[in-house]
Amino acid sequence: MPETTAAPTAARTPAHSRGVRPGRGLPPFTGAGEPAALTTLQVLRLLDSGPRGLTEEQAEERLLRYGENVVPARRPPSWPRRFVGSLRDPFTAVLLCLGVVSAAVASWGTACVIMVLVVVSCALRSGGEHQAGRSMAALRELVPTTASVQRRTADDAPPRVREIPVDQLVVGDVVRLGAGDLVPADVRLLRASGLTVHQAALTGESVPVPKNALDAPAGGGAEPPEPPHLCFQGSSVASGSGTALVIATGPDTRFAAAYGGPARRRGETAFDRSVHGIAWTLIRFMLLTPPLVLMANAALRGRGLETLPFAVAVAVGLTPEMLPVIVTAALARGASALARTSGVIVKRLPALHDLGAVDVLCLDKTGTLTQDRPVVERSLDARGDNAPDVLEWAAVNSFWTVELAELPVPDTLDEAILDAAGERGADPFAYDGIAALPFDPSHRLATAVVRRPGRHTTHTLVVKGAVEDVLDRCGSVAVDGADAALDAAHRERLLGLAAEEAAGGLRLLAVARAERPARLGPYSDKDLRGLTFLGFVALRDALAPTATDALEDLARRGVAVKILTGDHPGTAARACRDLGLDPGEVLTAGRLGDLRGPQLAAAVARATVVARCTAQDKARIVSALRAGGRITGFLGDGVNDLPALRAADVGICPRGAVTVAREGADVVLAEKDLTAIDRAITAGRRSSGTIAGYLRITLSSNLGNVIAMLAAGLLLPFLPMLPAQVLVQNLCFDAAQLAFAFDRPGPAAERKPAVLRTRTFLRFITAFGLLNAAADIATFGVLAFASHTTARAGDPAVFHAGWFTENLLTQAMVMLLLRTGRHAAERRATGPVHLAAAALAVIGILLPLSPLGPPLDMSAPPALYYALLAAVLTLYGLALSTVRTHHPALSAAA
Ligand SMILES: Nc1ncnc2c1ncn2[C@@H]1O[C@H](COP(=O)(O)OP(=O)(O)OP(=O)(O)O)[C@@H](O)[C@H]1O
Repeated sequence: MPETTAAPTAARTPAHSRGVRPGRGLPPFTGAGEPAALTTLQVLRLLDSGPRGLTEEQAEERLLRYGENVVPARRPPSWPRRFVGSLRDPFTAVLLCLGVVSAAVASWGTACVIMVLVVVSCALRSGGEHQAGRSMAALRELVPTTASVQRRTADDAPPRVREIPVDQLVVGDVVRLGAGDLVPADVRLLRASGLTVHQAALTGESVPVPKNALDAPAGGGAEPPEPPHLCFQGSSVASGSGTALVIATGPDTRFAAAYGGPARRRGETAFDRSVHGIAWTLIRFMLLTPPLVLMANAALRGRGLETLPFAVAVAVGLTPEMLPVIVTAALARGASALARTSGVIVKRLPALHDLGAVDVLCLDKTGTLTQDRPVVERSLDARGDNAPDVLEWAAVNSFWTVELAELPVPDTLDEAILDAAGERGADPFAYDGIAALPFDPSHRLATAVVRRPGRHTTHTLVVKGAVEDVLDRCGSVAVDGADAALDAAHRERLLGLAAEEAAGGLRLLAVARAERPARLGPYSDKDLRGLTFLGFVALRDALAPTATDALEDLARRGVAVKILTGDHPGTAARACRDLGLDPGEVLTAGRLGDLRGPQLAAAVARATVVARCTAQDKARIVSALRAGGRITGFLGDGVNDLPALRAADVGICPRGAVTVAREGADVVLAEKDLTAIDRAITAGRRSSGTIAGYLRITLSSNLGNVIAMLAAGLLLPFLPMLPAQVLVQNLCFDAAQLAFAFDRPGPAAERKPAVLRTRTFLRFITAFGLLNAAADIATFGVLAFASHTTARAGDPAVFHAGWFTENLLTQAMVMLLLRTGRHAAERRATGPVHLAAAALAVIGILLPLSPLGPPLDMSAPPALYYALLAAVLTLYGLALSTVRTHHPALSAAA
């Protein structure tokens, strides 16, 4: 990759024709527009800036005039808009349709009650979302994003580089970009050194694109879609560094134009598959119900369209209207509690559900499982003997690759090498730095070009990097002060020596060198051929203190762990063993070749460690695991982890991760505490358990009621429940079920990944729905018998009242008995659910007897009915408990 510097050249006529936006003063550069064709000097002049950047005063004045560098992230909608927006929920939409159908057939009572249901659920939902949105925004602010800006305190003061929040950047600012940074605005490069950027968010391109400074971009003709001298907000620096001029901020960036908000597109996640999958299956049932009820009543009872309100009420009876409210409330409560108690920030609400569902977690090694504070242990020559000069050459490389970078931030390996060489008195200043090819994770090499004292006609290329990659570029090897040809046998011996060192847990860098005639032009990867291998630098990186505990916790929770690392397979395997994991057969990404999808997932499923992964390999493996049906989390902290963080169901990073990883992750862990993963997964499982508990209870009792209503509708000469009764009963259920938003499921929900699989789930609700219907039908018998003994035999009002009471009592029982866990001890209800169930039971008994009874066409059943009902309910309770405890396949839906 060439090192490029744009020097101002003669000005050309500005081709900028979109004009200066009135009132803003500065041109609304969108990067993709004509200003791309201006020379660097013209752009600097146009933006009233200079290569040394703005003064603080200028920047402040621009910030006040033009506003913050924030993409207009779809301003928080007003209350009415939010309310109308919640009508888009599919259940609410179906309810609305049913309400319209009822109104069309002049069934005003049904239509009114449906409207009450819609309004109540929309109000609760929009209120809940508003609350959740606010707490999410507050949580996201705890993970700020900054940019390195070069500013001056006064006109004549020297420029200083400092970190400022990204939203404080203004057009005309000069920023520094380094590996792992987000491009904070649309920028034009002034200088670049080995710069490559990921711009997948904008172009979908998965590999990093090289960028360089061009002083006079090709004018005329069509501008290339991706001008190499422009970087756009939303992209991230994969390698190298650069200095750039901000040409567009906030709403004027290309990113804002493309998306109008910082929304990130990702494929279907575990949350979409489970909760949405179940919701859509139900909606299909709901839509099928009215025609089926109408047809059955017409065929068996000769009833016509007059049964439509009843058919509609039956469909409404199936709806879990409170689902969106419970989902939002359960996740938002879980996320806030997690931030409060463990410092873990969940940036996307459904990610908490996905965390609970994760059954395989991929981790990178360096910086996640290790401390990323390497210390040089020794340096060796090609024979494996101590060789201080190898460390000195490595230090020359580290010093000049850092020194010649636009943003001189040494990585931890470079820091360790410089510290160790410094202690031994090495002086990299003895050489003159000519050029540098900074570390590039896809080539796994860093190169410094230096001139040795007194040798003006020769340039020395000093290369350090991963052993295999350096050896691939070597033609000879230094042995006892002389160069010998590097044949295959020699290469194998060197790889063996490296493997021995790595097996001791050391990180290894190979060092090589080449002499070339001095030249003026830039250097690139093509120049790295025929190098002379010098030796290795071996470094020790201690394990993170909490890593062993964290891995144990994950195993206990039924989460498989895979380590995907760019490091040597031996080093990774040793780290794995030291952490108490059996590495099994260690794979290298190279051996996986071009495998994709299920074949790749199958290959990876057997391995615990995949070494020598590039960023793309990590993402490929994560995607393959997901395609193979695993719910996959990825935990990483480096620039080479970004694609995998985005590819996973849930991307997690520690607080100290590079900026792009923090931006790309869904969950940010507290500083250096990996055991927080366990707490985060537990919180996710609790929230999912709450949602599953709600769905399980609501749907099995709703289904039971619907089956019973259909049966009774066909058996009885009158409607078993009037539409208004069905809907009042629904309102009571909904109100009671709100208690689930405050529920905490039992420990069983925390033991294994919480996945709602549609098939298992439907099996569960069918089984318990049938049980519920059986209790209902037994109640019909009991009612018929009890009323037979009185003068009011065959009175529909008595039947309605008796059934209403039974329905609410069985619902209350289900709330207590079907929460979570197969064992009685785990089913103890917490406060809110307990109270709600009790309230439901009281209403069920008293409402038909109260003054509200007659208007709802209910009148008190005889005392005998209550005694018989108690027997039916006891049997029902026993049956519920027995099936729940002894049928493991049913409890798998938990
Ligand atoms: N600054 C550097 N200069 C030269 N080579 C480096 C440098 N940093 C890393 N390498 C080499 O490149 C390899 C891959 O590095 P990369 O950053 O992709 O992964 P890693 O840090 O080893 O592991 P992980 O993926 O677990 O974070 C390293 O193992 C090392 O051999």
